[in-house]
Amino acid sequence: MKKYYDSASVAKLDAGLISSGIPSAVLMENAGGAIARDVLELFPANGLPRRAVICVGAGNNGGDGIVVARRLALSGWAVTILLTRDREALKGDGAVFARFVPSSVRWEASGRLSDEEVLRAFDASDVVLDGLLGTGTTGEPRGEIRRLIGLLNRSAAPCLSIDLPSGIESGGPWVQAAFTSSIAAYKASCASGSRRTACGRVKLHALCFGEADQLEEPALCGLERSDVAALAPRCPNWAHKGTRGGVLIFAGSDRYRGAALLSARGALRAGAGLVVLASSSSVLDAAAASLPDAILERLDDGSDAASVLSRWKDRCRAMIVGPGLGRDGRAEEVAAAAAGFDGSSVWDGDGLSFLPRLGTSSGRRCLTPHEGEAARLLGGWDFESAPDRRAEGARRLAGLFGPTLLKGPGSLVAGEKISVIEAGGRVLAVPGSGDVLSGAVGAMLAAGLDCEAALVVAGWCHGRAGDRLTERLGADGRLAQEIADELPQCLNEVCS
Ligand SMILES: NC(=O)C1=CN([C@@H]2O[C@H](COP(=O)(O)OP(=O)(O)OC[C@H]3O[C@@H](n4cnc5c(N)ncnc54)[C@H](O)[C@@H]3O)[C@@H](O)[C@H]2O)[C@@H](O)CC1
Ligand SMILES: Nc1ncnc2c1ncn2[C@@H]1O[C@H](COP(=O)(O)OP(=O)(O)O)[C@@H](O)[C@H]1O
Ligand SMILES: [K+]
Repeated sequence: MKKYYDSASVAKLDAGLISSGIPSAVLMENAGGAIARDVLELFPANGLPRRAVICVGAGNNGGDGIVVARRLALSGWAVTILLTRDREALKGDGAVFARFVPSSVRWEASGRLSDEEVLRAFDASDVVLDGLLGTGTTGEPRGEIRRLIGLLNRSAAPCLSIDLPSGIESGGPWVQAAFTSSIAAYKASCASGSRRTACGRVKLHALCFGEADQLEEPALCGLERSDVAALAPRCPNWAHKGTRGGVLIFAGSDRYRGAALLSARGALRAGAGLVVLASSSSVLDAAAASLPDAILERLDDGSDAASVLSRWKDRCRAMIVGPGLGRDGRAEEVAAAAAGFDGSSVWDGDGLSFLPRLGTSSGRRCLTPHEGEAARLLGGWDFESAPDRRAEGARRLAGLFGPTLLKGPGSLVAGEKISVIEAGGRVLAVPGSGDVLSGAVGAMLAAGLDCEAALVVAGWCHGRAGDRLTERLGADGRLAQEIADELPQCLNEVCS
């Protein structure tokens, strides 16, 4: 379990360490030393001259930057410290460490430089360090700090953020970093959504010695392979298809044919023992050739849904409602009939739009919205305005409709607990990827998992499928069906 903490807890930890007798300058030297080692490792000199600009704000985050400046300069780097205030205005430990910076380091006040001059300095660097704002951020970035965040994001030079990308603790703007060297704890603001991708590659460093033990409850927990393995279904060797469990899928329409096929493929690849796909004739025509493993049921009319349901409800433990279903009268009738199913169900895509009208479910129900769908279900929701908005939105949806997997980078699963799916990346951002996920959730429900566990296991395997594809074939241009076809290996990693 990877633990994410909010800034207040980390600031409290810092304060606790200092009051127990560890001088704050020691903490800053440790933090700056670890970050400097990251820079030296990421950008080995190999006999080349190396250059860094270090942006330094008014707080201790900037103080860490001053320590890094000294260490890089002593390692032969050409370093410029770009201050958002005059050097005389430096306070605290940062002011102390400023006295020990070698004379080779150039000091500049950013306010005296034009945008073009700052950009030129950034672009001439191997790396720009972001020591503008840390855990002491209050409100949206202001003044020089706001300007430098904008310029950092325009520069072609890679950015390494000290502790966290500046501005990320606020409603923005925030730095888009290539690397983040996180101090003492992973920050909850970096766990999920667009803020997660703004951190780039994150490395965690202890401040002194095992201080993380002194942190209180994490704000969020990240699911790693062993956490998922503890929940994953085990399929005995004597299993028959009935043991694996059946999935009934209401999906697809004349306009959206692929969604139903991808959902069914996801369910089959995630180990369902029986897949019944109920869809419009045009989808079934395509399915007959490409999905020989599924049973096909005609769903041209909304009234077909009730008869399909009564035919298959005893053999299907789980149901998927929504991928590509449309939102017309036919889809509404299907959703109304599906609401009477007393097994487990996952609602996705178009199916989600009917949930507010359906009332409480007779069975166990979960949902897999992306932010757009989630915002509609919540009657409008801004996911960006504060770091905890995604978690709060996911919790609310879980309270209103059932356990929820809120999609996006660092997908969140909210049920009894709230957790972050650590696996996955932009390779998953392809059409039909969510349909595959719905199929995998259906298969996990069919295998007998409860809703929250099914979302966790399917969500992790879907993300892991993306990671495996990225490692082997790259992160762009993959197809949703490839994600589905990678699922068996991912399940193997957690089920064996
Ligand atoms: N002893 C400690 O507390 C340690 C802190 N460390 C570093 O110090 C950071 C926290 O330091 P601070 O508490 O000084 O906080 P910051 O470094 O985030 O700076 C806060 C200061 O920035 C200004 N500011 C805040 N919000 C702003 C906004 N929206 N726009 C413009 N200016 C703003 C204010 O002057 C405020 O005093 C951590 O993130 C970490 O990098 C590390 O050096 C380890 C030890
Ligand atoms: N940048 C990203 N990083 C990680 N995962 C992503 C990213 N973009 C999308 N995803 C994942 O890809 C899937 C997309 O689902 P969705 O938006 O429903 O697509 P579709 O409707 O085409 O099936 C989700 O599982 C989501 O979490
Ligand atoms: K920072």
